[in-house]
Amino acid sequence: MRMTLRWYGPGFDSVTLEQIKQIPGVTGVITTLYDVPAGDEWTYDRVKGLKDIVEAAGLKIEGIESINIHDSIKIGTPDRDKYIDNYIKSLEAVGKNDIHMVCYNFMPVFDWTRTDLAKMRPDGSTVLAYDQKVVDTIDPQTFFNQTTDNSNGFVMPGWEPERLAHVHKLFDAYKDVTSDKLFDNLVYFLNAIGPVCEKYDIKMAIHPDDPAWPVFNLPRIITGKEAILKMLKAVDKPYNGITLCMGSLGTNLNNDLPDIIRSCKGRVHFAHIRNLHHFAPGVFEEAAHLSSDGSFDMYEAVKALHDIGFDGPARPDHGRTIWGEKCMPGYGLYDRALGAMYIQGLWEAIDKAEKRGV
Ligand SMILES: O=C(O)[C@@H](O)[C@@H](O)[C@H](O)[C@H](O)CO
Ligand SMILES: [Fe+2]
Repeated sequence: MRMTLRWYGPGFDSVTLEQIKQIPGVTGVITTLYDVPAGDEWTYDRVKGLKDIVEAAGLKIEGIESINIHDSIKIGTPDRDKYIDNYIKSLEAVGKNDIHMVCYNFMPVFDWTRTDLAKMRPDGSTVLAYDQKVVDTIDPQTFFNQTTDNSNGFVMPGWEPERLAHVHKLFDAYKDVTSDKLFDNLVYFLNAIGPVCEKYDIKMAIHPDDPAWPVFNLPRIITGKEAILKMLKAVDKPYNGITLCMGSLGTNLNNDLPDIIRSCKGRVHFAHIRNLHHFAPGVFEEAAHLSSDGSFDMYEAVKALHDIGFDGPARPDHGRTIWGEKCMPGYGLYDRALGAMYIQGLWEAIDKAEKRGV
């Protein structure tokens, strides 16, 4: 496991590379060209420019999160091949820069969905939270406006205003897209990018749907063990893997995280490590990474990653907003730094116990 932090790039993040560099054990970042709209081609020079900035701070780009997928590819419209060609060129730009992991998601319209971006906890920290009852009573456009209005002035990942300005039109474009069709479109995409992934040894790490069930009646296909194994089998090549996102899969308490990790041995290319506190099915808030602060047994999940020999990049996923920090919801420095230390502590203990045969 290589410990990283997500960094949104110059001008988009309240956290600096110099701060990230001071977190013990964090050797790299996961980043992106945040200003390139989904569907546009990434160039070698733009990626190189970003890489130079990261390396000048003494860090390494351990992977890209995300190169977002244009809706035409997900919907399967006739112009999808043009966007797939652009995606291939983007992968080429990444591969030629010696970057070998790309995280992406295949969720229609919205990326992750939360109903509160700053829910106050008893200790005064604020966290992202979800309540299915709220989603059930709100229309998607209002929902979108609320989410973007409450993000402290930051553009939230996957919530780009240009694309989401016309949520109704997007919903309309997806009206005939069943989950089977969405799945077929994913397989089509994965097969098409296979040669470039193999040429540059790029590992594709699909991010699970968050939450792990359909929202606003949009299909969701990466929701649990069965769905993930079906996807891995449909394109049964090492480049086709997953981002093991504990917080996303863990939205559904029927998902057994250690079991999913073990059954994806060899295909976990990236790990998002975080904890949720569940109140009832479909009602949860994000918690500190420590097991006792939420509902997950973080030791068991990290142990499963260790047991499968996971050697890819990992990052603490969303953190709480604490100590008065002004930051993008979920992406402050302080709580993610605490998370990085805790996860590395678990890893060190598991690793040493195993070596000593304990
Ligand atoms: O919840 C988050 O902040 C991330 O885990 C996702 O936005 C993730 O980056 C995307 O789904 C991957 O494309
Ligand atoms: Fe995640």
